[in-house]
Amino acid sequence: MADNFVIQVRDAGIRFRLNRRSRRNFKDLFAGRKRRARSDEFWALRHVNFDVTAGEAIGVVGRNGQGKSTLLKLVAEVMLADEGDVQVIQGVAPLIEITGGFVEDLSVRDNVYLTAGLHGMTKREISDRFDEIISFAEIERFIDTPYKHLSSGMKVRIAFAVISRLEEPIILVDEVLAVGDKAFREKCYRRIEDLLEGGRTLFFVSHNERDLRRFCSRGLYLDKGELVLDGPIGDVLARYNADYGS
Ligand SMILES: Nc1ncnc2c1ncn2[C@@H]1O[C@H](COP(=O)(O)OP(=O)(O)OP(=O)(O)O)[C@@H](O)[C@H]1O
Repeated sequence: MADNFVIQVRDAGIRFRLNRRSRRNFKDLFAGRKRRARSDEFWALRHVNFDVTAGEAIGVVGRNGQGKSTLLKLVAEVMLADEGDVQVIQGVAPLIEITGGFVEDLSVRDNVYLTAGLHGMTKREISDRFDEIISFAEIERFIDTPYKHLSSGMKVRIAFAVISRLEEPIILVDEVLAVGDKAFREKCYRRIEDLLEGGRTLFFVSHNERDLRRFCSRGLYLDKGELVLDGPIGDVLARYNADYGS
């Protein structure tokens, strides 16, 4: 194991029920891990092991529904593992799912202050960056509009603008950028490159092979909830293509 790891995942598993997130009751707790799984439960991820060192850029690949977003949620610690252990040593800026944690009824302005504040920025620091965030997102006219009234592309713009201005050392980017138009996507990609040059750690979920090769040196290939290959991104894409064609 590397000494300077920033993320360490050991035998991690997460289990869902088909209709809702699995919740353990008291009986389950006392029964420990040996309890029998309910018939409507399944493991979205199981026996996942990997370490990440600072500054790595990791692409997560796999077919739909194989656990990629769930893996990012474990790293973001918005979900806790049902078995195994996930340690995240540094702060995480997650751009996962469309909202990036934004509150629908609050204005764009309030959401910027709320999200950046939750990630440890002071009001003063946020005010200093506010104009730059809004201008990056190109949504000057909508500062006082409730977030829920923005188009899906505009929601992604402002979420990316805020998340990418946080100081957190680990950045998670899920499929969300696919919603943005081509010009904005390219702007985001250039910012991701700047962040990587500055030594940040990146997790990038994408179905676009070119984007994965552009940013990532390492790949994690998930299939049926298992990490089937962890290696150089070229090897991981070759294996994925061999398994499922492209
Ligand atoms: N909160 C949840 N409750 C129940 N099941 C869930 C929940 N979140 C995800 N799942 C299920 O877990 C599995 C893995 O989902 P996940 O979103 O991680 O897949 P993915 O690899 O990111 O897929 P995609 O490429 O389609 O985005 C799927 O079967 C999904 O239906």
